[in-house]
Amino acid sequence: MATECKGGGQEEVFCLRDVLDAFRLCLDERGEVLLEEYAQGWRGLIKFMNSLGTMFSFISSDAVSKLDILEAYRTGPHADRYRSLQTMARFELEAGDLVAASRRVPPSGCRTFLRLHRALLWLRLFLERLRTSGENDRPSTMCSEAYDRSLSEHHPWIVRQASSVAFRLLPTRSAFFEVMHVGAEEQVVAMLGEAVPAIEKVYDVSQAVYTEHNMLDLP
Ligand SMILES: CCCCCCCC/C=C\CCCCCCCC(=O)N[C@@H](COP(=O)(O)O)[C@H](O)/C=C/CCCCCCCCCCCCC
Repeated sequence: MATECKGGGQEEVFCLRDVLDAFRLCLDERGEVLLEEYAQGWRGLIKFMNSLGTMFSFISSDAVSKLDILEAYRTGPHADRYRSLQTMARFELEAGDLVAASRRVPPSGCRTFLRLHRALLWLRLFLERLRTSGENDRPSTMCSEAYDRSLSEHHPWIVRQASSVAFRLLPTRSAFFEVMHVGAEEQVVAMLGEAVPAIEKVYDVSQAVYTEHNMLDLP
């Protein structure tokens, strides 16, 4: 499917195809979750959120700060151990008390990735709902329902309140589809049909790593 990823003025705009490619590429042939591609997927999504307006900046700045932490590890002195989620988990677990390392500044990579991983569940639920939505369904409702089933249990009251205000500011479904720059509605739905399983795979593999190493509750 051909997808135009340039705006009218040929400026770089959000492109769901790029996000999809990044999440596909982030699982290598051995089932490892590659951190560089994973971060690229998130940065693409953040570009989309920024295009919705400044009222979402408290969300994107939190996501960016987490991506920057992971990037610093990925390009730092132990770069070879921060190639994938699996190598990072092995390295940080070998290094000692991961709970203590998660409370330090900057926090551990595993703790940082976990916050994005939880947000990936929200994204997976939201995109699946968006894919099957009808003309009169509202992104604000879909977004908020996905949030209630995923991230909300990990957030304090104040963040839940701020998020619910932000969700109410989301545009209508048709405006939302337009900002996605994928094309006609059928193309959006088709691309979501590819994106959701790709994101699900990454989520499931990551969840298995966190479960195996008992890291789902890192502080
Ligand atoms: C086809 C594209 C459509 C979908 C586009 C979605 C774009 C989403 C882009 C980015 C999502 C942001 C991811 C947010 C990560 C949040 C991580 C987190 O949980 N952080 C909290 C905990 O961190 P620590 O304190 O433990 O370090 C932190 O407290 C959170 C602060 C900010 C609020 C996070 C609210 C998350 C709501 C996610 C929904 C985004 C709605 C965007 C709608 C398009």
